[in-house]
Amino acid sequence: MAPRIALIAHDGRKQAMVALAQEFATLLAGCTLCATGTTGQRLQDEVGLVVERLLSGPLGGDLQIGARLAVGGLDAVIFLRDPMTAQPHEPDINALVRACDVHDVPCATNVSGARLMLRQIALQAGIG
Ligand SMILES: O=C(CO)COP(=O)(O)O
Repeated sequence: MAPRIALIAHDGRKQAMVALAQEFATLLAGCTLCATGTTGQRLQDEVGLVVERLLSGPLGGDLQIGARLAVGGLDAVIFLRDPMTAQPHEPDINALVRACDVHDVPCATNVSGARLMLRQIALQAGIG
């Protein structure tokens, strides 16, 4: 089965997410991807990836991803949070990160961690 990865970025980190996805485009094209709404739109438009777009984060997208991983539907989460900006849906963000910890799903919250995770996924999956 292709690795199932969720991609999420706050507005201040979306450019970094696009750059990361471009760097790992070959690997990501071989994965099953989902994303919060606006992040997914940018990944489709600017990187050309096929992404299942869920709701935007403030409208419940983080909770959808948390629910999915809680039932074993995801192998990894990349969540580029903006540490400098308060978010209206902070409880949802905390719930998603907590769900990753509860279910022991790897979650990278910055670019360096995401690179390490994606390199390992590429090795294990033999792609990228
Ligand atoms: O707010 C987000 C994550 O908490 C991201 O949502 P969008 O990708 O829709 O901007």
